[in-house]
Parts: sequence; structure tokens; C-alpha cells
Amino acid sequence: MHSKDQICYEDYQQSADWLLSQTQHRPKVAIICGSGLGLLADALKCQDSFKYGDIPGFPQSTVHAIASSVQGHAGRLVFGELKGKTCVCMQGRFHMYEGHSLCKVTFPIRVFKLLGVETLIVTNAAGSLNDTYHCGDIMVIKDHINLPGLAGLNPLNGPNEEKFGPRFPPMSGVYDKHLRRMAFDICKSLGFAQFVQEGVYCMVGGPNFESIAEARLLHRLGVDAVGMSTAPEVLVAGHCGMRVFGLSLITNKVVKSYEDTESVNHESVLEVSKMRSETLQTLVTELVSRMDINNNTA
Ligand SMILES: O=P(O)(O)O[C@H]1O[C@H](CO)[C@@H](O)[C@H]1O
Ligand SMILES: Nc1nc2[nH]cnc2c(=O)[nH]1
Repeated sequence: MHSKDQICYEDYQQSADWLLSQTQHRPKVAIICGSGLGLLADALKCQDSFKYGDIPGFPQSTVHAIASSVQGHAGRLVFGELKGKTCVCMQGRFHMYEGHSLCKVTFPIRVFKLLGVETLIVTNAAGSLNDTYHCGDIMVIKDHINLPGLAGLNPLNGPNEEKFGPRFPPMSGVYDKHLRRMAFDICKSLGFAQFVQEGVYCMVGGPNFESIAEARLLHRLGVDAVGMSTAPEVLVAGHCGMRVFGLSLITNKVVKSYEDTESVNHESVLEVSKMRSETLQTLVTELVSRMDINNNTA
């Protein structure tokens, strides 16, 4: 028996089967576009796209929670080819602060698994706590702190679905080392090295940005960048054995001083995202093109 919010294997299967019946594409790579980074999907050739609302079983709009209601998130699944590799791209993600349960937030990841996806590339917009970072920097995610997870809010809560993975999955090394190294090599060869960093991302629940005391706490914890997404999707991808690669685009510095009169807003986040969107598109395209997808080694 599953509670109203519990999602069962057949629900994921239903969405996957429907998608497989609607497109000839059989993606091995899934890409999640962060706020303002929807341009990543535009690079796909021979596109088939589906509005989230049209996909059976996919998280639906509600009065309080509309995936596409977050500005900068289109709410479409786009299938296509990136340098000859078949990909599926989420143009817009679901956030916990929209009112979705974490099972809903991460629903697409398990659908991707059933479509045959082996590698997840996750992107986000984030604020920096690391004083050496600048707006517009790209941070390769080395690791994360899942603050809601530490407090018990976890998409893997509830009966474990053994068909996807084990009850107690490890999360050390979830961000693939090989792909991280490859990203740095690519950045060097593309001339991006001066604005690429590697660091720790922290997920907070949002939707508010950090208070100064919270920012200072995160800084002390060793967080390099903070945002309101990513960790749940990565947990579920790691649980079902996908290889994960993550990028944060640093859209703002998190205010840590009471003397500072600046404050962040979503519009400025989107502005910086758009400014670097093309760079991210180039990096992700090159990464996908260099991946050896068949045997899942880069
Ligand atoms: O993480 P993504 O979806 O990129 O979006 C980030 O930007 C929004 C805040 O401006 C929040 O949703 C935060 O998580
Ligand atoms: N929590 C949080 N999310 C963000 N997304 C983009 N910038 C920020 C930020 O400064 N804080």
C-alpha cells in the first residue's frame, strides 16, 4: 500500500513507457537546466519536446506549485542529439519550495533511469560564500551538503524501491571524479580556466535567500556555493547507480556582512545565468561529446 504521496514503480514505468512510445530517441545522458540555463536544451538537434503537463504521471501544476511558474524554468522535457549523443534535457526543474514533495521533485530522475539514462548532468544557479569566487564563475561540484536531508527531508524516505537501489546508498564520491577532471581539461582547452572553480554546494530549502547569520554559518561549514535544488536529484540518481556530474553557475555573492547594503533577487540571478548560458552550453556540449557513452566510461 502506498500513501497518497508515495509513488510506486509502476508510476515511473507509466511515464517512461509513454515517452518511449512518443519519441525514437533513446537517451543515455540527462541534463537538468538550472534557473536561466534553459538555453542548454536549445543545443539539441532533431528535437522532440513534451510539456511536463502532457506527460502521464509527471508532476503536475497545482494552485500552489507550478513547475513553470518559477521564472527562468520553461517546464519541458526536450529529447535530441548533442554531437551525435542522444540526450534528454529538463528545461526547468521542480523545487521543494514550490510545494512539491521530494518524491515529486525527483520523479523525472527515475523515469530517466527507466529510459536507459546512465549519466546525469545537473546544473544550477547559486550564490557564493567562497570569497575567492566571482559572479559568473562556474563551479564544478565536488560534493554537496544536503541540509534538508540532514534534517530528515529526503526523497529516499519511505519504503525502499529495491528495483532502483539499496536501502542505504553511499554518497561519498557521488560526483564522478573522472568527469570532473575531464571538465577541467575542457575548460583549459576552451580558455575558460580563469573562471572555473571546484567546490562544495549546499542545498537549503528556500524560497528565501539567506539571512546574514545563516550565510555566516554556511561559510563556517565550508560551503562554497548555496542554492535551493540539486541535492535531491543527485541523491536519487546516485541511488539508482547513475554517474553524476554537476555545475553551479555563481550568480551572486551571498551577503555575509551587516555593513553590506547589497541584496540578491531572482531577477539578478536570471540575468547572470543568461550572461553565462552560452559558455555553459559550450562546456556541457564538449563534455557530452567526449563521453564514451556505451561502456559508461569517459
Ligand atoms: O537551483 P536552480 O533551479 O538553478 O535555481 C536557483 O535560483 C533560484 C533563486 O534565484 C532558486 O530556485 C535556486 O535554487
Ligand atoms: N539559497 C540561495 N539560492 C540561490 N540561487 C541563486 N543564488 C542563490 C543564493 O544566494 N542563495
